[in-house]
Amino acid sequence: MNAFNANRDKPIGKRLDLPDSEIVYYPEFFIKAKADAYFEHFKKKVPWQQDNIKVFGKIYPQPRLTALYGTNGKPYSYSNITMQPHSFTEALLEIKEKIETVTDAVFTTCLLNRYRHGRDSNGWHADNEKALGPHPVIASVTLGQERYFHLKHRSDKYLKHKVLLWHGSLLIMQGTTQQHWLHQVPKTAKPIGERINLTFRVIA
Ligand SMILES: O=C(O)CCC(=O)C(=O)O
Ligand SMILES: [Fe+2]
Repeated sequence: MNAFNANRDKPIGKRLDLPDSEIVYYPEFFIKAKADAYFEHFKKKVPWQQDNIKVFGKIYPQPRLTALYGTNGKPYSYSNITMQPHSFTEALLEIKEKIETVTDAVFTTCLLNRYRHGRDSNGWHADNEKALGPHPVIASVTLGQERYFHLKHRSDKYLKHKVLLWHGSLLIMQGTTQQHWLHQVPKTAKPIGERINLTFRVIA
């Protein structure tokens, strides 16, 4: 081995072996020191909000905090919520550019989620809004507390999978994943810390 190993900075990705999907997990996309610094930065600097969502006609506060950032000013709508973007920041741009070294997508938008404790969660859904196009590319960064990410196939109930998303990890979902699979971040009764998640998306 020499000090000029060309691959030394190339993150290692593992393709999940699930049918009808294209999902790659990079457990150590960011080194710990970098991930620690990003966590503190976003926790402090983001204007976190808590929107109301409508579930079966009833209104509830969303069980997590969120914020939207964009490079093109386009709003993002999901679950009866329309969010207007803040303008992209230096830190988000740095992360977006690093993710773009491992995918062909050029991201326009980042939806941030902050799970304050184990009672915060994200229920079963697919990121299949029309604005994301027919084959959405979603790149999801985890900072802080590791949490389980569950996947279940829409039509084959025996097909399910879970991944423990590590501090500093990246999960990319693309191809037909959103067409055939749902995902969630479930609640946990364990006393756990905070997690910040960044989901980069392409809104044309
Ligand atoms: O927090 C996560 O890992 C998932 C977030 C998510 O699925 C979303 O924002 O659409
Ligand atoms: Fe999602």
